[in-house]
Amino acid sequence: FQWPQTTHLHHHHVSSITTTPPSSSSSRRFKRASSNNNNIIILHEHANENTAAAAAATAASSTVPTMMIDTTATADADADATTTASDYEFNQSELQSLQQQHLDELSTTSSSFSPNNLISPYSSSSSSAIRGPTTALIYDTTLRDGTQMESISVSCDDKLKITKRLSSFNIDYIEAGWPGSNPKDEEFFHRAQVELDAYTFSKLVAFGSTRRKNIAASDDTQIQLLVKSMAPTVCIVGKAHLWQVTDILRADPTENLNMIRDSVQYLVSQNNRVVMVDLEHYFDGYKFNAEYTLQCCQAAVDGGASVLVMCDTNGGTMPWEIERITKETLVHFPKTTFGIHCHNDCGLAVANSIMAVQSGVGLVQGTINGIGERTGNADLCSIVPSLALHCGCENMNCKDNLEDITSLSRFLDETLNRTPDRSAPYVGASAFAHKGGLHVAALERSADSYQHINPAMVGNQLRVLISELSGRQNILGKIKEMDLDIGDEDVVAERALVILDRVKRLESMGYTFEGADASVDLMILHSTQGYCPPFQVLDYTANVYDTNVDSASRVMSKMETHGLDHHDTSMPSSLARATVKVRVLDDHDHTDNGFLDRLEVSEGDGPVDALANALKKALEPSHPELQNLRLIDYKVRILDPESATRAATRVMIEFKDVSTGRKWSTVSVDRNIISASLNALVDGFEYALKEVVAACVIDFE
Ligand SMILES: CC(=O)SCCNC(=O)CCNC(=O)[C@H](O)C(C)(C)COP(=O)(O)OP(=O)(O)OC[C@H]1O[C@@H](n2cnc3c(N)ncnc32)[C@H](O)[C@@H]1OP(=O)(O)O
Ligand SMILES: CC(C)C(=O)C(=O)O
Repeated sequence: FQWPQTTHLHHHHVSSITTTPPSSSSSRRFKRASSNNNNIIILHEHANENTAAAAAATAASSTVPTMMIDTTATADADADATTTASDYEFNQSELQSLQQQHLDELSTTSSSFSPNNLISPYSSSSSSAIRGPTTALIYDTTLRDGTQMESISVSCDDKLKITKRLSSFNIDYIEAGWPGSNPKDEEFFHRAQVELDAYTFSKLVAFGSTRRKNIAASDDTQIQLLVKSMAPTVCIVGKAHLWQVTDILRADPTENLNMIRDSVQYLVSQNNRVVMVDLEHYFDGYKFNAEYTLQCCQAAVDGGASVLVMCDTNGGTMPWEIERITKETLVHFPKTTFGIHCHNDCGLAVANSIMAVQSGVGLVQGTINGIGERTGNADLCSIVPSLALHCGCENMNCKDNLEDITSLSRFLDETLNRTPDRSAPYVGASAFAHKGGLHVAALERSADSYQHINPAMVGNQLRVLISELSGRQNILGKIKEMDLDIGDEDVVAERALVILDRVKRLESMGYTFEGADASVDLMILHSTQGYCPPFQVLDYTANVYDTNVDSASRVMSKMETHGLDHHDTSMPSSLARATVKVRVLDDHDHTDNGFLDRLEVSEGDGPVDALANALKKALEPSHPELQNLRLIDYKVRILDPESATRAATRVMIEFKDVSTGRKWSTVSVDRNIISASLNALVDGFEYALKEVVAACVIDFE
């Protein structure tokens, strides 16, 4: 292939970057000179005085801060077609140290990185660059890069639903899919024109790639589908790493520059679309060959791109490299808005994105809950609050909706059928959950002592967990939260100590209370004067009748004979029957104490199911609100497996009131799994009726 002898790049500050053909010798050395325009010129070490003077003259008319003018002989200009990126290896460390030196000089003589000098995105001038750190546009790619995560797939209907939700949060750009990839994404952009009309805050973005090599942009099917999508903004991925171009794309480096420039130019020409370019492998590419990577930027700018997005595609860039490369890049393109797109392969995607904004980037790409290819993309649920609350990023359109971010995060998980990550920063259920006694005691004195922000700012809440690591303040906090009238301060303090002691002893027996909020509340209620439970189980039985005692293989052959699978409810199973006798508080009872006894029998798929059914049947006539009660999770853990069939069992049950959506959990431990289950069931039913007890005057105890 023919490496261009000279490439002239015409845009803003970059007036000329001169390159020469790669020589077959692998490494080159450079020396530094300077022109009368204060630019730094990097010359090949064999440059003679004439070439240096000529270079200085070129540089004098240029405002490019650093120019590489390589004056080696051009004898090998007709380099053979097998030349690859490795033949084009500059002495990178030397080049980088010269560039760094120049940047250091710049920062002492100019205030170009001072926030006061940054151009506001809210300015009406379209030629202004948007610059962090006080300003950031937020670009969501949940529906494109997010769906590249293993096990995630979103229907077209859900894509529309999620887009509306993101728009109500005031996300600036929503990249909703790749129309050239599949019919679903094509359908999305078709339906979006009609169905998303009312949701105009966000700009919808269609994603694609630069044209294929060696064809015209107008002939490229992918590009045509982007045009057809009618999306007002399109974002195309282009390669910005010389080695990726030569060895992976297997394209001529110049052709790659043309692919970027032509594709942008063509898309801009179609209804004056806003075109952004995702520069793939930007940071790795810059480290490999900065000059070529900057040429890719220039090609995008020449084509008319509005935003150039620097991508840490492989996720291996360190924060200080993000800072250096971003600052160096921005020096060359003072009038261009840059964006950042980070992956989380080193767990640094959020830090790297924030570092890029601190270094001047004005647009951040990320996803809700950090979903995305491999280990995910940068999590907007961390980036947005961090920028707003810790980085002084005042100009961010979604900033006023921060209180909605926890709900947005849960909405996405719910829609994608994912279990929310409890320990997610800002939005996770545990983000402001305090367990250690010392912390809870300190929080009592000041909410700021162990929290970086007020959880309400992001729509989350402080939670105090009760466990064996609690101190008395954990219990006092719970009592306060329950707003109970237990007595004067001394009585409350004394009760708290008793409860704390019980918690610690029960946890040493295998209970765990931090996931069983209802059992803790009941423990506190039970120590309240005048409290009486709304019912009491007087006795119960649970029986299993089974005439199908079979080995696994015979069970299987029976199922095959009957043509059943394990989802089939008619699969042969044992029959379980339970009786429950309760004494229950009943408004209609006119006996002296307001309680009546009821005995019920029920069947179920197993003994615990039968018991739950019988208990509900016995209580419902007196408390019809229990119709809304559902058991939504039942967990069993064997605590001492070495005790085999005598092992102690911990049962945890989660309940839900379907009329209010409220959920609660209970716990019990016993060597008899049926007893443990019944106790956890009783706690759960009692908790459901806890409001009823206010009317009760009799204490069973
Ligand atoms: C870093 C990122 O996340 S980029 C986004 C990645 N996301 C996806 O790939 C999801 C959607 N992708 C798809 O649906 C499909 O891969 C398609 C429709 C885009 C392409 O499918 P196919 O035509 O079957 O090609 P395939 O998937 O094998 O892609 C490789 C081709 O794309 C070319 N290509 C890769 N990147 C680019 C680019 N930036 N510009 C132009 N062409 C490119 C490759 O050179 C190769 O073409 P070649 O075989 O002629 O050399
Ligand atoms: C296409 C770009 C944005 C990308 O996903 C990446 O480089 O990681």
